[in-house]
Amino acid sequence: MPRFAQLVMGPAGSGKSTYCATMIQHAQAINRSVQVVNLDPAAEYFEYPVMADIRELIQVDDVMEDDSLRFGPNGGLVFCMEYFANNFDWLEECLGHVEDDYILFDCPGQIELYTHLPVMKQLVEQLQQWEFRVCGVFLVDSQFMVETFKFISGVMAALSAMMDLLSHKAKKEIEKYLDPDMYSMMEDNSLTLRSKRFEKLTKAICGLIDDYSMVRFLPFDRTDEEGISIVLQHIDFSIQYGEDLEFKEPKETEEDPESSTNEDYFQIKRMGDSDGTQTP
Ligand SMILES: Nc1nc2c(ncn2[C@@H]2O[C@H](COP(=O)(O)OP(=O)(O)OP(=O)(O)O)[C@@H](O)[C@H]2O)c(=O)[nH]1
Ligand SMILES: [Mg+2]
Repeated sequence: MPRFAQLVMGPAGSGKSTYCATMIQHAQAINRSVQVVNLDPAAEYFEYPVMADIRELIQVDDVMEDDSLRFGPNGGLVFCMEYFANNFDWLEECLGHVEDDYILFDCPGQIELYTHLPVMKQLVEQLQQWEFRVCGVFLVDSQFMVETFKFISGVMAALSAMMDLLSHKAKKEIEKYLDPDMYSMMEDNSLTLRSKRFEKLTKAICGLIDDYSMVRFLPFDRTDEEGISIVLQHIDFSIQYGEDLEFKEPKETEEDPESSTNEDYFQIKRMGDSDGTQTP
């Protein structure tokens, strides 16, 4: 049976830990089992219970205090993540192997980890070897979703946005960016492009994004339960979570068949549950 993972990424302060905490609450509310692993060795505080915490393996503060290494915060983080990549057996031990695991990995924000170092790629490959289907969830602050140029910089690496601080007008504005037509956006902004070279570069980036449908955005408002559910559905779909679920035969209730609810008829049974018990 496959296992499922979301790698929750995004710039520092974009809301990764808040997203994980929100998803955990949502999962509890819908009776689904979801766990979180903290992979940020510099994390100080988060509001969710963890099934594993990289700080038990290595901490940025300890690395920075080491007189022989003499790293600052960023060098320290790189050192920690490389140490982690050499010690994946620690993670394997923490994760154990529960069938149908669904785990959120709260990742560090430093972009260098994704652009310059192999560690995150190695992590994905390792998870795949452990039978995980992995989805990357990249968070971008919603403020990046209300202006074309900021959007273009955010679009390089983004999937979700926080929305609750936006005005009604700004929320409307976001809709334009959820399914963007990059070429017409460029036209809206052509007057503000003073430099020809900048215009050419921006057009080339827009063309790349548009022609290859490279990024898909979903709004994420932690105060909107329905919106959270939609985000989870998209992610589940991308990693085919639930494809092994099958419907049970309608359950006949002796007392009063008329009063049965849909839930009685559509109890979800996981493949391989030979005893037929209902699983969350
Ligand atoms: N209003 C609002 N605030 C948010 C939201 N998401 C995060 N925040 C706030 O933004 C700040 C940073 O959020 P975190 O969840 O710690 O962000 P992070 O990406 O985990 O940050 P680092 O781990 O430091 O990179 C916190 O003060 C959160 O309360 C959101 O959807 N709405
Ligand atoms: Mg965090």
